[in-house]
Amino acid sequence: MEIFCTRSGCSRPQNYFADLDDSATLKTIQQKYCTACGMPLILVGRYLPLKLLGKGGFGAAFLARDRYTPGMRRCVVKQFQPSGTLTQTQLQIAQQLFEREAEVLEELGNQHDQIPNLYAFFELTVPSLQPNRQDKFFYLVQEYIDGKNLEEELQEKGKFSASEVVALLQGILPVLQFIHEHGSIHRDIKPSNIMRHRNGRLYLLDFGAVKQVTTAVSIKGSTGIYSQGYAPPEQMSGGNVYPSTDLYALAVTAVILLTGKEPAELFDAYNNRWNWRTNANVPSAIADILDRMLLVTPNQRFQSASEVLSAIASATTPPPVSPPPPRTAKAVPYSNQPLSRQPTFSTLELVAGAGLSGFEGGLLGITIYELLNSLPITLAVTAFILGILIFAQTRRWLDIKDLLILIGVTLAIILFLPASPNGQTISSILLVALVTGAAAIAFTALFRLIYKLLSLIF
Ligand SMILES: Nc1ncnc2c1ncn2[C@@H]1O[C@H](COP(=O)(O)OP(=O)(O)OP(=O)(O)O)[C@@H](O)[C@H]1O
Repeated sequence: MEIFCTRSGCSRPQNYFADLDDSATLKTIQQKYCTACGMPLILVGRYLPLKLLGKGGFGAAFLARDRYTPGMRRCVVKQFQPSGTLTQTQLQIAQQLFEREAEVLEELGNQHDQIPNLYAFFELTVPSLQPNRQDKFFYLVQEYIDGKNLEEELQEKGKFSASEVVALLQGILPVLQFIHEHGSIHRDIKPSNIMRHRNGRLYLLDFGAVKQVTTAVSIKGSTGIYSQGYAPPEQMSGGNVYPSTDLYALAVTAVILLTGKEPAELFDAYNNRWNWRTNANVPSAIADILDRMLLVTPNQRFQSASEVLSAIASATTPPPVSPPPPRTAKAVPYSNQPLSRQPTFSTLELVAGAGLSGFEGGLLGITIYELLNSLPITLAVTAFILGILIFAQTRRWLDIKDLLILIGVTLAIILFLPASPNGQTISSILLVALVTGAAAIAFTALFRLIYKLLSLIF
């Protein structure tokens, strides 16, 4: 098994121990020492640093394993390694900040699932590389986030889209809101301090620069307490910091991810403002929100993370679709035709109705004429009965079946009548009835045609 030496000046930090490949030995062994510098490698007898993750402002971060957990849990060991150029006072303050990170992680990490948990915080005193001296090291062990930070994502996949950045803001702003509500300001928001776990969850890292809103300590410059380009003017000048200080840095992070450029390339120092819009394709409502977060004067920015979240929600919610008008007869124009209660008839029904009515009219006419022997009375009575028949059909009181019954009844009457005084035979009666029926069909068809032509014209 390979163990990484955490002494910053070690000439050969990688150490290989074959006996540690055996899990029983790994669990029981007391300690192992760096073959190059003699540094104890198993930190507090428990944590085994495996590789260097990176070096930051105050120290280095190592991927490690916790041998006191059944699955040899992975964790991150951060070691306090301030630069050698710090004055004694700066060194003291830097150390306080490292301790502060541990406190914040302990307080906030265990309460929020987007902040790594704190597992341990301890110091080690070991023999120095220089004779007769001791070196003091501070360690902080925290939850390992298995993923990539956004700086790495930017390098690998290039610029972020507007929707990816909106998702990032929506993922990180609630964490900022939480931190601010707990009286702290992160003060070091930047792409490398935001990690995306393999499962997609975003984490906020590196609470070394966190400052309580009420304290007036101001540290700047060589301690690397802020990241150049991401920190707003009030932080750069060592003044008080506010929730909007973090919002500014988050907006810088957003425009860096959107444009793939460095902060110095996007900040227009002559006009003292950010000039990034031409380098990214972002809906203006979202760009306006970022620009407001990027204002130089803190009180002109959004004052809280939740304010930004609400602004994003309004900018990304599509306008409400107006509800359909109430379904009144007036508002539902299914047809241009005026609403009618009249039943509609198919052409077949019309033709059959007309033909049978005409046929019935002919039979009636003959029957009445045979009975009364008066043409005017026959015409009047027949027209009257026919009118009733036609009206009854338009109302659907009578249908084709009823007409056939009527015709049968009329024919029966004719057959039972005494011999025709006018000498009509049954065949001539039927012939007349057929002619009147055909005439009725022709008349109806003509009427329909005229009606259609008139509707087309008007
Ligand atoms: N909890 C963690 N899980 C996984 N990786 C981490 C974790 N904390 C830090 N890292 C990674 O370790 C590396 C070093 O982190 P560190 O915080 O020490 O420095 P930095 O963020 O790169 O620099 P600075 O301290 O200047 O902000 C970074 O690549 C970071 O992504």
